Amino acid sequence: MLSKPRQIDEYILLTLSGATAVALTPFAIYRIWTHEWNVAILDSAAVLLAAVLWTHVWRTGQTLWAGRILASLCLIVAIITLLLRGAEQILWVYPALTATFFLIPPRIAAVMATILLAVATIILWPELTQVKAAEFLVSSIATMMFSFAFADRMRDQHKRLELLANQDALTGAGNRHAMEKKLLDVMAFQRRNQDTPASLIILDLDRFKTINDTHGHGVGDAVLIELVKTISGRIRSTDTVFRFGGEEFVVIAENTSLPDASVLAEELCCAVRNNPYLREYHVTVSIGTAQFKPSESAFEWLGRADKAMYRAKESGRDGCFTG
Ligand SMILES: Nc1nc2c(ncn2[C@@H]2O[C@H](COP(=O)(O)OP(=O)(O)OP(=O)(O)O)[C@@H](O)[C@H]2O)c(=O)[nH]1
Repeated sequence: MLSKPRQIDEYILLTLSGATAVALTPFAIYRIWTHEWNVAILDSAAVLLAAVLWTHVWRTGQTLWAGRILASLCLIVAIITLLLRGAEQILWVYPALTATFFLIPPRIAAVMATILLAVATIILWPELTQVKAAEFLVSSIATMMFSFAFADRMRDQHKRLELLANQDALTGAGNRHAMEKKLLDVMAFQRRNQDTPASLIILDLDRFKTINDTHGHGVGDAVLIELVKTISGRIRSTDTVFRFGGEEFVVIAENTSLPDASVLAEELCCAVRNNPYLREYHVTVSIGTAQFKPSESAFEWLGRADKAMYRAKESGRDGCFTG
């Protein structure tokens, strides 16, 4: 069932580090061939570092430091190239500027890009005519502004989309997609740190159909919203609540053993039963809990908690069982 998709940051980093390595390799070889050792060493070091970053991101999915290092590499290589070869290398400034905005937060990129532009202008000033210098400045500032606007919008929209894609629209709990991602993260962590337990709590509303049928779907929806508020108010900040299905919710409790999860489950049962709004509609929940075993899949872990929850239903509802 579950496999983790690559994040947009990973795609950007893989593309830019891959493109840097591939684009600079022929130049590095050419400079070695023509015995231009300064530039050859610079290009080869840049190719090597870009390849190391590409491999790191591909294997770990970690992008924070890789992005910062690649952005710095682009700017430093552009400046050193201008210092070594002068105005004939001016075109490298543009991809370096653009890449920076997609690798680090656009506001920090704007500061770094402005520094690059200032240093480049100082280096190139003696070589360029006034008109050429003006052309260089205007075109690179336009490149910076387009890159800033595009990268800033892209990040903003990505955040909004991520929220929409991961949140249940009615209750504000995480949705099933978010739950699957979280489960994969928690399971990967648990397999590396087997001394730290993690538990799942599945809660299913009892006889919810009757509430809908008796009081209408509006009340049913309000009950679901109040239920999530009640759960969220009781769990720790490291625990997360997800809507698993129509009236079924899952709490992933990190750093929580089965006995602790059982206590939490009892408290949730009690909190729902005693919530003033939910009490009006006689709302109760049946709960199943299960602690993660490193040998099992997410499907099996969920299955054990689900079976425990069904045992709670069979024994009269408004209760908690462990799987
Ligand atoms: N108002 C509302 N109802 C929903 C929503 N999603 C699912 N439901 C209802 O939840 C009810 C679930 O009914 P059942 O699966 O029979 O479960 P139940 O009535 O809770 O019975 P038990 O689980 O056996 O205690 C159905 O009537 C669904 O229409 C929702 O988003 N809003």
